[in-house]
Amino acid sequence: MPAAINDAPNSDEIPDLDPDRSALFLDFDGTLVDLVDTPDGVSVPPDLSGLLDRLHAALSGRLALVSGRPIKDLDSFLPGFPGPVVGGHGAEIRVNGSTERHPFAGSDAFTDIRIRATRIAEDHPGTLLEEKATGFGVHYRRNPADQPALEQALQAIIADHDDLELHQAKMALEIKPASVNKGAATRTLMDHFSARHGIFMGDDASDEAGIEEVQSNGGFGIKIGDAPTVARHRLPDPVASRALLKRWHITLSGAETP
Ligand SMILES: O=P(O)(O)OC[C@H]1O[C@H](O[C@H]2O[C@H](CO)[C@@H](O)[C@H](O)[C@H]2O)[C@H](O)[C@@H](O)[C@@H]1O
Repeated sequence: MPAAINDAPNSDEIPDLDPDRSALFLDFDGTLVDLVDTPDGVSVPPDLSGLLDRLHAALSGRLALVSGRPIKDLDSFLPGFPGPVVGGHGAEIRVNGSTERHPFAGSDAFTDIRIRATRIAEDHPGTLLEEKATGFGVHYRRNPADQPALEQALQAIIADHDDLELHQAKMALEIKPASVNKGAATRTLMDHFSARHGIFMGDDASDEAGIEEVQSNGGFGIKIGDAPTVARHRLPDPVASRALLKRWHITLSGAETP
């Protein structure tokens, strides 16, 4: 778990990318865009898609999104993103237009959990059930006092399923396949890219596995926000993340503006 907290105050201390060997892995919520009250309420800056497209080209394609969201959400927020996309914390991976999905998607267990999680959410006013392709999120940002009761009820419904786990996200409890995580997904994509220098940017506990993966192979992680982390670098918020992406694009491309 967390080895050290890095207090790097701004992006000037973060190294530039290497155009020939860096591979960049980006979380979405809390890293590229601000957290808001509901999953559907996210606001995507109008210049973000274009910036990611240009960075993708400047890195010869070695840029991926690695999110807890389903891939279809990422497609709607960042339409046309050209690189690989990981959804469901690693339970879905799309590379070159071909998607692999954990078998929990569409299974009898998935249907069972949906029915029981729906009842639990209905029993706790102010909570919101988010159905994803490979899991569920129960959001309690509008009713944080119910977290302990929700956790107990959700633990009970996954207890019958060996390959499921309950993940504590930001103001949400998520049911996901236990065998997937962002570290394994990042390793898969590092192999796909034939890259040896990975950079992972993320804000949440599930991003730590991706950060550990790149740092164990000579790269570095950047934690967004002030939570404990193993990352070597830190930025305060998504505004600073996007500023760093712009700086990287300028240095990679030689352009004067991003
Ligand atoms: O891995 P990420 O891309 O960071 O996705 C993590 C989860 O993000 C979303 O939930 C979070 O953001 C919501 C919108 O700002 C916020 O309302 C919620 O409290 C946060 O937990 C998303 O809804 C989940 O599916 C993702 O797993």
